[in-house]
Amino acid sequence: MSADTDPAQTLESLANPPVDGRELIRFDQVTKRFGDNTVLDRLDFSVDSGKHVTLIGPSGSGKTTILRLLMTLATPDEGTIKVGGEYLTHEERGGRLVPAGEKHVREVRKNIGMVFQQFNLFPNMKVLRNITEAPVTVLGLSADEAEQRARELLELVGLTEHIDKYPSQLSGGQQQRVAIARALAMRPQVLLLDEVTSALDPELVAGVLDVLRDIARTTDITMLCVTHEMGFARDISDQVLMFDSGRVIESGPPEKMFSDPEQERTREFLSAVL
Ligand SMILES: Nc1ncnc2c1ncn2[C@@H]1O[C@H](COP(=O)(O)OP(=O)(O)OP(=O)(O)O)[C@@H](O)[C@H]1O
Repeated sequence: MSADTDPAQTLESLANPPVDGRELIRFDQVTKRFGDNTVLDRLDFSVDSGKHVTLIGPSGSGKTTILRLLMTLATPDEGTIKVGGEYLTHEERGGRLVPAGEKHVREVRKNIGMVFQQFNLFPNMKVLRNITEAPVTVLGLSADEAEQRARELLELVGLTEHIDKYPSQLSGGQQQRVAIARALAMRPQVLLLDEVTSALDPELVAGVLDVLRDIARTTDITMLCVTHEMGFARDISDQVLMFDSGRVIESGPPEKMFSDPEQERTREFLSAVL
């Protein structure tokens, strides 16, 4: 937890407005700085359960930082983040909010899966073990249960015949599909996707996006997605959030955001990327 966070903040002083039962993610006045660079500036936004939300905005506007905060790979300097109604960055003790301990963070984070640009598979483990490792060690599944879950997911991502290979024996697109299966094996409530096709050769992009479209269509998982693939964003998103200068400057359904945005800044950004 950042030294800037006042552990004496009371629940009242950070109280959110009443939380809707459907709300899965909530950022409340979140500020994140790197040195003098204020990347997120008192950011407020929320994502309802089951929704697919895409974050867009210029390079450096803080989209990846938001996903990293949710994965607790970074911590906010100010403000609070809630996942599933639980504070991610704080815990309530004796009616006060204090910086969250490791155990609390681990529990809340079980609800969150992330797929990275660079796959991040374990190179020394075969595909099956890449997928079963966390369900066994973190969730306590038996090896048999974890393998059954992995086999179902490998079928979903079209890789059943590669179960006994090492990541280095697969194409980038196949590795990324293993990474998607690995994230889903934890049965997270929310799946974070950080430019998951950016490192792929162009001919491998469609296969990965098709798998994600399927997941978006057939599961009730909540998705928070950073992508430069605007066609994909248009297909899967319920809501698009446009970031600039550390804030959400505009949001709306993709049909409105991509064809008739309100803000000049959004229009400029989209005309450069569409
Ligand atoms: N660990 C870090 N140390 C210092 N600065 C960082 C760090 N991580 C991110 N930043 C800075 O924070 C800003 C936001 O970065 P971030 O990666 O979140 O932006 P982004 O919107 O995802 O950009 P892009 O679309 O280019 O991926 C950038 O100015 C970046 O240089």
